[in-house]
Amino acid sequence: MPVCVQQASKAVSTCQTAGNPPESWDQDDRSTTLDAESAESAQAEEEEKEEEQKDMEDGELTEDEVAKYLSNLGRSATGLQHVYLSLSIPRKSLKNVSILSNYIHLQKLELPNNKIKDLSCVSHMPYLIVLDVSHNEISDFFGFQPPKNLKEVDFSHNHISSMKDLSAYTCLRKLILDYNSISEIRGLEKCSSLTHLSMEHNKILRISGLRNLPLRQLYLKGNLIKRTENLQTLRTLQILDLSSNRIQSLSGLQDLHLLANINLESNMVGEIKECTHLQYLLLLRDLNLKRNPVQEQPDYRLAVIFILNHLTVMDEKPVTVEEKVLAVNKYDPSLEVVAARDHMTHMMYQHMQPQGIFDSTLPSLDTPYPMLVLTGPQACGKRELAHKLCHEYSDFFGYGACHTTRGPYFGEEDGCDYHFVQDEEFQNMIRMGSFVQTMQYGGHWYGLSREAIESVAREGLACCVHMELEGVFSLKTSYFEPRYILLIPTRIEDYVSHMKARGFYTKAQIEKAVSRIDLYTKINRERPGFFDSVIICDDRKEAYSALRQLIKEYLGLEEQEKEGRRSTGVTPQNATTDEGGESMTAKKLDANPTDTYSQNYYSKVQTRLLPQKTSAELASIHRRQQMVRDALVGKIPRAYTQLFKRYVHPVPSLLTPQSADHNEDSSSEESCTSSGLSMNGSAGVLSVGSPADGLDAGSGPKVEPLDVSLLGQNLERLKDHMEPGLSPDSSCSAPEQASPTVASSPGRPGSNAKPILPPIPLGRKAARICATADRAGRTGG
Ligand SMILES: Nc1ncnc2c1ncn2[C@@H]1O[C@H](COP(=O)(O)OP(=O)(O)OP(=O)(O)O)[C@@H](O)[C@H]1O
Repeated sequence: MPVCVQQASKAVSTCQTAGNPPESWDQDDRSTTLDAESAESAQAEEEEKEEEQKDMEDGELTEDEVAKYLSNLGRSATGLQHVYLSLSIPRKSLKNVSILSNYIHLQKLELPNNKIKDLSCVSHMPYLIVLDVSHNEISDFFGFQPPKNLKEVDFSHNHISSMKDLSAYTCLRKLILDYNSISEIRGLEKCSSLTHLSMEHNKILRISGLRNLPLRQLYLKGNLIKRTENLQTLRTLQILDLSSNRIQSLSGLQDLHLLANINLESNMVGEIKECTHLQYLLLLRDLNLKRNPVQEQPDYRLAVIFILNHLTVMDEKPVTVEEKVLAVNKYDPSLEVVAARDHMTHMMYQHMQPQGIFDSTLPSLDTPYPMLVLTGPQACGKRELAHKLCHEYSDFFGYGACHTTRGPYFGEEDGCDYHFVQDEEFQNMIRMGSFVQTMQYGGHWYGLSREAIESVAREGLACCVHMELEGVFSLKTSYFEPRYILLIPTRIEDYVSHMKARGFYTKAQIEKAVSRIDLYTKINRERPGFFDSVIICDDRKEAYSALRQLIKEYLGLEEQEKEGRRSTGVTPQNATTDEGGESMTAKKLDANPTDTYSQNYYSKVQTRLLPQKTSAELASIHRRQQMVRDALVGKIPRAYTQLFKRYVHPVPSLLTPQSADHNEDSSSEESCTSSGLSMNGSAGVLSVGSPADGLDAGSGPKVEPLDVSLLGQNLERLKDHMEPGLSPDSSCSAPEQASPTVASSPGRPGSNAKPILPPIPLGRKAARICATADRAGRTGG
């Protein structure tokens, strides 16, 4: 307030002195008035000068004052005297600090928030290390002789408009020049120790003059910078703040491999793809792109997190694990995720439709509908081989034609190779729940419809289809359990020239197909059993004969041929359609019931959904296993020994007449034994079958030891599969009832079981198979 009053009175007096005289004054009076006036103004000037002088004296640092603020008593650099090393005088409106020339031993000088313009006193401080003259009125950049050890300088909030050569300041580590009017960075070339440079809120138009500096932190916030240029030599840079500039592109940052923190808030970055310039900065953890146009891009955050997957903080918000997983699932989902999504989509749309039963492909409890899938990269010959196979083994296989939105190639027929449909129709079919699986390949949709499989199944044939790897993954999530045969080219040149020769493919398509060979081989290498068989398809003829051989093994036709040739001398071609051969095939198929697929779709899903066992449950399993072990060494009453007997009751026929034909085989026993393991809840006794069945320890050759290691597992599985109120024993004692079964041998890919297709359903072969069944019935079924 006093200052204001003083200023106001000063203004009034000035105004009065400088104002024009009133017009009414006459000429005579004028001379005397002027004399008086000049005397007054001289007096006023004198007063002003005195006031200024007083002000100067106020802003002048005196020895007494210095004495008050000195601190940090220590030894002088020469080590001979005790001296004060630090002086800190903030907010004193100091203007003249020339007295400090006498304080030559100062190592730290802090004079922030004063009115200092001249710093020449620093020239007399050769040992100065830290200088803070922020918030002053300095316009002369480093206007003093260089103290050779000067390490930290703060010139922020001054009036500096240009930089000068600082080559004498080789020790300078930290330089703060925020809030000045500097338009160009220069003079720092020789500052070989400079690790921290801050020039925020200046008028810098472009980044320059930083070449090869060992900077770790660079702050250039609030300038007029448009490009992230001339930074590539700052190899040690860790923190870069370029917020509040005009940057559009992030190109130029890609070589700064130590960057951990980039602040680009309030710039003009508009494209997500700009982040790809940062994707190889593996140490980058914190990126701020707030208030950039890029924020408006859909899924901006997820996309950036996907590109820069090492980020832990983005736009000042921590990046969560969930976000990282979401980002990967969105932009580069694994084959499993794609398959799961595909399956989910089709299941959902299917369930939204009125439910109809596809009777021919309906999965039974232990035998799925038989399917054969040929897979491999595009144009490896799988389609050709599938057609050939279905033609030669037309009594066993029918070709399942997929739907596609691509147009037919020359010579392709609608309904034969594919069902060619428009995109709209394909999408409609998806929404109608028509597909089992779909995939996009080369910009077109492909899909295997339920109806395509069912129409083959209605013919009494197994369905043979071809598809890419994604289709296989998807099909594996469905209740179908096909055999998968991988056809893989190994001579890449031949493969490429074959594709070129077909004349359908662009260079990019060929490259894509070739690149996918690795994907197939990788899956085959890393997931043993994922494919049931692998056939090299460099030579189509050889590939087909390998496939043919495999199929004959699958169908059991090999032995049939041998037998047939031995007894009747029929040719292999005839053998497949020969009635005797057919019955042989049926026999072969049923003679290995341990190969049936017990883990049907529902139990698979159930198993996946089962929670982890609690410690109580594990203890229970352990107890029961112990009981069994005790029984083995005879410690337990006789009732337990029944566990180790094979159950001989015939298994209910859920399959074809062929399987009924073999119910008396040991296979049925096995199936029932494993499925019949049960816990008698009331008695707390484990039992198999009923005593009424005449089972007794040691009675007859049918008593075989049970695989004890499987016991706990089977008990648990059975428990899970049992409906409440359903007696476990009833599964065996009432064969006509379709009870849940848990077969002992899964016979799935990767198991040691010889691969065999499930029984071909009734159809074209019905008459012959019925005849076989009749014969079996007559002989004792
Ligand atoms: N339903 C499906 N699911 C997944 N992939 C499929 C499906 N139907 C076809 N495919 C595969 O899509 C790829 C492209 O099919 P397309 O018929 O256009 O190729 P192509 O050049 O004729 O090669 P190919 O001789 O292997 O069929 C092929 O590898 C094909 O096997």
